[in-house]
Amino acid sequence: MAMAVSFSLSSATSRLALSSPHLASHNARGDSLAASTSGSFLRLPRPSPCKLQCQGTSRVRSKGIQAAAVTGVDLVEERKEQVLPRGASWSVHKFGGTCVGTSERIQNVAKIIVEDSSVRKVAVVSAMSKVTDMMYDLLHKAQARDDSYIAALDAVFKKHKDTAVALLEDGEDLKKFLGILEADVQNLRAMLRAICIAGHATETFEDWVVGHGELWSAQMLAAAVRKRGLPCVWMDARDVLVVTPSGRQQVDPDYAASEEKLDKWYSRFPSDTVIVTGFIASTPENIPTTLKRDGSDLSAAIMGALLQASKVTIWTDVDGVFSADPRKVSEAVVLKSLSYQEAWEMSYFGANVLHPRTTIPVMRHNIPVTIRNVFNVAAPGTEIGRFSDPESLGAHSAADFVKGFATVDNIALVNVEGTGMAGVPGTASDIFDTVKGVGANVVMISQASSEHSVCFAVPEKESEQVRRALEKKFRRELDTGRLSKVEIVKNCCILAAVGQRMASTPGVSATLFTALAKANINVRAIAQGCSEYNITVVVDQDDSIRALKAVHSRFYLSKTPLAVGLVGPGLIGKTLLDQFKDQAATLKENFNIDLRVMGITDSNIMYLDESGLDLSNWRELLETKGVPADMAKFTAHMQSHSLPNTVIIDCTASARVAEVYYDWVKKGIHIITPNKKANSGPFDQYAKLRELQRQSYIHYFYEATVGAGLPIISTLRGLLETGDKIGKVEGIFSGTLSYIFNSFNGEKTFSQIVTEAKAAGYTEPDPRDDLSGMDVARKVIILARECGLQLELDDIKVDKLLPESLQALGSVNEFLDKLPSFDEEIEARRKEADAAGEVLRFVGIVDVKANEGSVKLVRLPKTDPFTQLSGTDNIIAFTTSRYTKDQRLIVRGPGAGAEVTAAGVFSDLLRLASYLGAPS
Ligand SMILES: NC(=O)C1=CN([C@@H]2O[C@H](COP(=O)(O)OP(=O)(O)OC[C@H]3O[C@@H](n4cnc5c(N)ncnc54)[C@H](O)[C@@H]3O)[C@@H](O)[C@H]2O)C=CC1
Ligand SMILES: N[C@@H](CC=O)C(=O)O
Ligand code: NA
Repeated sequence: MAMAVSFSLSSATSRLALSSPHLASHNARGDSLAASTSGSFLRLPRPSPCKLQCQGTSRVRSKGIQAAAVTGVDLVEERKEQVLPRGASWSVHKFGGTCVGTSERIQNVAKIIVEDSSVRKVAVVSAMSKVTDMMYDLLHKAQARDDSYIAALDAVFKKHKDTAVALLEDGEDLKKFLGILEADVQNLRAMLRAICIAGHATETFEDWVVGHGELWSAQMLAAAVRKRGLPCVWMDARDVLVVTPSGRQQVDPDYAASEEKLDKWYSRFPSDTVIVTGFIASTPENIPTTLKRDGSDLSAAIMGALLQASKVTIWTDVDGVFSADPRKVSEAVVLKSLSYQEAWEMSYFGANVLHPRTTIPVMRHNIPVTIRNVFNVAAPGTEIGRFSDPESLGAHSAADFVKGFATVDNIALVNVEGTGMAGVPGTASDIFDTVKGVGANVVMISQASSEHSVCFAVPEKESEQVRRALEKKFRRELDTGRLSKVEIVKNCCILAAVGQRMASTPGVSATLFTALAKANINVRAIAQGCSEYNITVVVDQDDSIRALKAVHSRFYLSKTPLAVGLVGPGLIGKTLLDQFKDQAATLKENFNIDLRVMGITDSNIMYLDESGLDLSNWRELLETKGVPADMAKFTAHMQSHSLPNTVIIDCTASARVAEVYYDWVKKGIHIITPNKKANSGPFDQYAKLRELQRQSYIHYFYEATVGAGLPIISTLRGLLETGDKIGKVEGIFSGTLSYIFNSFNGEKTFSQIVTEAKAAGYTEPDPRDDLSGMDVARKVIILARECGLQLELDDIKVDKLLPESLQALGSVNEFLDKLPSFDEEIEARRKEADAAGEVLRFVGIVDVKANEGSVKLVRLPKTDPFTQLSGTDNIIAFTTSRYTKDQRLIVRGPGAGAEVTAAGVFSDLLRLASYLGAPS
């Protein structure tokens, strides 16, 4: 049996213990001997411990420890020399540490391997989760001469022993494995003892120690696969994979050497199913090493390339590559496919994708790599491969070319500015040489073609060093004014959009920047290099998640998330909340709008929610969990969530609330309201608000302020925007007064009808606002200002209906109690009109030509169109250059009441959502 040198390090480590008398006695004699051998151990750069093992001459079958048997010696016994068949019959899997973290998980992995219908399969496996860290920990302890490495090693031993016992229950495989494990641990103990005495370990020793995790998990997995009836061998990748260190934390595979070794290995251990240790390899000098940070994924990719496999599947704990970090964007979707280059870009930005270096081996043979979830095998995962042009795959709109979005946080922008740079070759080189000098990593560069400034991004923690170095380097230029400044803008983050051919497809950047603008996010710098795969923008760190969500929802047409704050859950407010509740599902499914009510406040109490409150019990939440109302805190809360779009709906009649609008717009919060106070308040305040709002991407909608849900404002806007000239807007603008005078026919008293109107929810919170004509006056002024008139409320001539004595009373109830005293007087006026064949009507008029507005109580013939109304009907007539005196444009319908008003507010909200990107 002398020929069967399996090169398995694990088997070799057992051989180390058993076949090397030197080390065997070392192990047997423990400490004293370890001390005596430590010198020779540490003077052993080459041959390394591995070399020692590899030089072992034969498999040792003594003491029942048949190391090589686990590597497939049973098959070796009956093997025929075989030539490795390369090509599509092979499929390669890679299972990360979490996939094999427990015995149940190893079972699950074994099942996946057994159920793979490929003719031949390789499974590359990492150490059980946490084991690599445990191994480094005990190494560091030994290096620090901290004896607790012994207990740490015992814990590693116990973890694997317990797992193996649970996995294999009993039988030969278990016995063999435990024997190997014990021997390995003995060797490790000796090695660590030596390291502990020396207080030092070379990188080779470290790699040798750490690699045991993979050796053990591979052997356990191979045994578990065999237990399921599938013949299978395991491979110590150090026997096959040859890599050359190529810089810090990197290695380059030596394909020629590895291929040769693989052929040899296979000729000894031919099997259709091979479990391979991940992460570990050998140098060309046969010294154990690791694949550094590229890890087991790279092992799998190299195995795929060596075998020219049909596919490589990387099993992990997520469903695939997401369009954005799902912890930040809950609507992120799993991408079906990515090109290799797209995967590079995504992984640069921290997406859980293959490391770019990992794709290099598979790209040699165009082998697709699929990322799949070991805990959700039903999910198809993301396939990464050499995909053809996206257009040929059916991509046509700008959005189809964008695959994913990612952010890099805690970045600082460095701005070097001055006239002395333009046309001076070498400035950029000097700048970046200086940055290199302090070891800072430049993550983005942007220079406008005027050459007056160069702007680049570095990790924030490196920015001060960069500033100092640049100021030193350019001291003279700064002193003479050729450079004006070296400016550092901290607290930034990078947002990147990734997609093949994206950068050369018209409309992508427009869509990206529009989405950012609509979410009120300021873009500080932009870079779109020659690479077709990436557009990068720099935004404020505080906007990071909102920016990510805004662009993601725009491109993925997933729901347009809208954070809603409601001020004033009175009659209209609560009706609106109920309408939201009833429509929420439809909006989500049919219109892609995801409404989240994040807060409700009245004047006393407020309830704030982090993710959107349950609309079926908002009343209870407000009552039982509400906190004292505080508009500043409410506003801050509406800014603190991470949804891209925020709107506050003001359903009060409060002028104080209206005064906050300016601040909301400044903070990027959209506003919707049926409250007339802002638009009918002092003109300069109104003008200031409108100016600010028009300069921004913030929307302010108030259709329900006039005619409730009737399309009055929008009709007027339509006329104006299409160039029509407005002459007059006149009509019955008060639902309450319409209702009162429509019902005031002698059957009921005036006060009875007013009480009815109040109870029906037609009136203002204080019905005197209706009866005094003030409510109509406000509507007149709102329309007048829409028409461009700069009128104040005082400029409106208002006919008073109520006597001053009633108007001046204190509370609403007091007023309603005393209102019957007015019945007689008004009844007399009604009768007088009736006798003349006329009715009383309260009419509002905007006379654009005359630059005035008025509210009049008029007597109209019963045949006048303004008298043909019922219930709360409003009627508004527009006289324009297109709709002339005889053919006015008329809008008519109910102009007050909870349902129609709330619906008017709701439709403004849907208009907002469609402006923000929801389908219209
Ligand atoms: N009732 C109707 O048919 C129509 C009403 N409107 C307007 O709708 C608005 C609401 O009317 P209603 O619901 O009938 O009034 P309401 O009196 O039933 O409700 C007003 C709500 O605002 C709250 N509130 C008042 N001051 C506040 C403050 N400073 N901060 C926070 N919350 C405050 C109150 O606590 C109450 O919850 C009014 O501006 C009204 O002009 C507009 C068109 C039609
Ligand atoms: N009270 C108002 C309600 C709408 O603005 C009315 O009656 O019209
Ligand atoms: Na309206």
